[in-house]
Amino acid sequence: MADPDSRRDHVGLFLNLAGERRTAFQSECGEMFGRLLLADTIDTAVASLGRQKVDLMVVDLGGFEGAVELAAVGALIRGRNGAPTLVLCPYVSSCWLPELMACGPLHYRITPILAAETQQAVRQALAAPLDAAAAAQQVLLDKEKELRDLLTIQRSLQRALGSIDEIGIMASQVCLALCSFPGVRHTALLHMKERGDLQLMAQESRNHLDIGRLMGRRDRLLQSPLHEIFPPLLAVATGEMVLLDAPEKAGDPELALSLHDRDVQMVLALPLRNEPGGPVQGAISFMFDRHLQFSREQFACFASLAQFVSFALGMSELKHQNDALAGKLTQMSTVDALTGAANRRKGEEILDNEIRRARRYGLELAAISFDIDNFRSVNDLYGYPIGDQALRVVAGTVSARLRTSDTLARMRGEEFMIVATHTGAVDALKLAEKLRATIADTELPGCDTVTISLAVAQVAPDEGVSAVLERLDAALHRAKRSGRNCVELAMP
Ligand SMILES: Nc1nc2c(ncn2[C@@H]2O[C@H](COP(=O)(O)OP(=O)(O)OP(=O)(O)O)[C@@H](O)[C@H]2O)c(=O)[nH]1
Repeated sequence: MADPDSRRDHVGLFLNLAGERRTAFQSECGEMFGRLLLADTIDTAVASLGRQKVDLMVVDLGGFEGAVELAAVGALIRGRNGAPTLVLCPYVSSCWLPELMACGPLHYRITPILAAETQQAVRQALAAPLDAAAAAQQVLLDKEKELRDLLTIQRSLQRALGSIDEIGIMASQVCLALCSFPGVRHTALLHMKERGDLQLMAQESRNHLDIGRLMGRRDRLLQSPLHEIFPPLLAVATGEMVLLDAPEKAGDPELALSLHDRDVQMVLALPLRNEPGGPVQGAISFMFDRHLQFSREQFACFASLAQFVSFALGMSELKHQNDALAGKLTQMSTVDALTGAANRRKGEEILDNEIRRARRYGLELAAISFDIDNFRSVNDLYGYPIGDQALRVVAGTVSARLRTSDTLARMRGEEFMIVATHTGAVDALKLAEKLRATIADTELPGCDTVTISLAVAQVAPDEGVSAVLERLDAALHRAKRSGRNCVELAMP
């Protein structure tokens, strides 16, 4: 093939809104064309393409922004009249590339780039225009390879989904799976926790790079000074894909140095969303040890990986929420909502378990029943809310004086039961007396003090729950009949 530089008959078309960019391109690459047309608007470019055959259209996207302009540039590429196209795309707008590629084959370079690199890109585009047949063949080859890569990664991701029980492990396995993509030296998963706290969930490194150290933190990452330039943070902030194909293009020499030190030549970051258009829930990032020119299919492949990861993350979160909910439900079905003591069902279950344990190991076990005296008058005099409050204070006061191995259960209304493990009749009587005296001295908010009547039973080795409760009931009645505010021993 002839040296493209010698083919001075080439017609070139360069589009950019800024006069100085057009002048710069003219001086950098003007020599490479027989004739170079400069367009300052998309309409001018369309008109030029209509008037003559163009051998290379160079669209410099610097200064273009917004969905309307993206659509207009897309239309230009779609209707370019056969002109091979080179897109110069600022790295902060790299998310435009997949969309523009959908409008037709194109070469691209991420900017800013040096003059020499622009010249090389123009030379390459002129020498190898993406002719339709060759491009189709290449696409087929690329597709086959990408599909193989994608399938490998998806299989690893499926394995990661198997460990969904623990979100941290799942995230590490996702990063491990993504690291198997050719040329990838580092992958990271960033996840948005409550109140916009972006955290580094997991990373997999083949180059000893720790992006937590690089950013100086692992949580509240959007507060990092790098949040507007470091691709994964930028992807979360903008909700768009970010492709940084040379670390120095981000404009932070220190960051560029750290990445080059770890042999990172290119970073690709994709936002994670539960649903299209939904809020950004994090990002995944890939760091490559080489410059790669991605095809439209490769961009699509990365986007579907991001969707897969979002799904895994969503499932994992759901599982976490379900576990929390299940925990709450269990608690609700075992705890009395008013006083926080165990409910009757739980109280009887614990008494049953403790009876079996005491029987098996020959341990002492006592049960104490108590009931607030004349509680009806508290409600009648002060109202139900004050009565509720009194119940809470009595339960809290008693509970605070028990050992952690003891259980307080609310059996009904103003009647409670204590299961006191490793306790014989004598100690149970002492405990009951201490509780009686304490409650009699306890101030209650909004009403007079109350007293309690108590019944104490030492559990016999051959006794069951209902027998113990019956004995306690009878003894409690005796206590009430003997004038209340006293302790009665339940006879075996
Ligand atoms: N505020 C409030 N009161 C309750 C609750 N559960 C039961 N009660 C009340 O507790 C009172 C129990 O009354 P009684 O069974 O006659 O017993 P008492 O007035 O305490 O009399 P003695 O037990 O014989 O000393 C009733 O007024 C019930 O309405 C509750 O959850 N909150």
